[in-house]
Amino acid sequence: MRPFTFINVASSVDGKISNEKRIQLRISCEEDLKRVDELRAKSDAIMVGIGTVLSDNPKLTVKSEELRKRRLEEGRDANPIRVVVDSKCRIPLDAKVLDESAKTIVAVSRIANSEKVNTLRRMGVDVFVAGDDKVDLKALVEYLYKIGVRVLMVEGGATLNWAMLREGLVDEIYVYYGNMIIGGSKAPTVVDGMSFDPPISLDLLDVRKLGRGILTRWRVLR
Ligand SMILES: NC(=O)C1=CN([C@@H]2O[C@H](COP(=O)(O)OP(=O)(O)OC[C@H]3O[C@@H](n4cnc5c(N)ncnc54)[C@H](O)[C@@H]3O)[C@@H](O)[C@H]2O)C=CC1
Ligand SMILES: Nc1nc(O)c(N)c(N[C@@H]2O[C@H](COP(=O)(O)O)[C@@H](O)[C@H]2O)n1
Repeated sequence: MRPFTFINVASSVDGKISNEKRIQLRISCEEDLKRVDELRAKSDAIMVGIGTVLSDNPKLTVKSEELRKRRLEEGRDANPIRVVVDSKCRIPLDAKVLDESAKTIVAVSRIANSEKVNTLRRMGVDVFVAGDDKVDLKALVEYLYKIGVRVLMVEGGATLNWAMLREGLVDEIYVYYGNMIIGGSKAPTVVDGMSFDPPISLDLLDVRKLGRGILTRWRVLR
């Protein structure tokens, strides 16, 4: 068993999610950031790859105080669980995702440095080990389901999005197209990695103008 899983990503019109320097770019408009916050608040866990942690140093918390309060009233933690997919356990010990504002799970593979793993555990971080060199994503989502995660939001980046799709672990995808072109053949895209052959088919669930861009919602067909 695994959680209902969706990817949310902000893309330029040419499909890039950052530039070739892999710095955090503001692609979403205010309206879209509000929508993303609402999705976070509805989710039980938010997952990112270590590439995103190293580039963006995200906090992955619910920004609206009202939404955090509503979660508490529902008997949930104020913020969803944060999950970092990090085969070699490269996460900086001062990363914002390791702060006190939410529970964090760092998923590593068996090649991860055991001293670093123990340091994280001493800091109160739940370290989940699965996979020989790369994190075994199927085992990870099954573990998340076992600990009560029913709705999982994946917030990138390009490599994790690809790996989750390749493993057949994604139910829906939201792509927000911001009103910009980023360009650059080395810039990360919505999905990097190797091409899918045949391509993964999608069903369009919704499309609408949001701020100065377009929000699309897709169901992943198996
Ligand atoms: N515009 C947007 O919505 C977003 C943009 N970004 C951007 O994406 C870029 C980061 O993307 P990436 O470099 O692709 O990093 P990523 O965040 O996708 O992390 C990939 C890393 O995860 C690790 N990993 C462990 N097990 C894995 C497995 N089974 N499969 C795949 N990866 C596994 C590997 O070390 C791999 O290099 C940054 O430039 C960031 O700013 C990231 C999130 C959202
Ligand atoms: N929805 C969205 N729009 C953008 O323009 C973005 N750059 C991102 N990036 C994602 O949001 C994370 C930042 O989270 P915090 O604000 O620090 O909680 C970042 O790491 C990307 O996953 N998303």
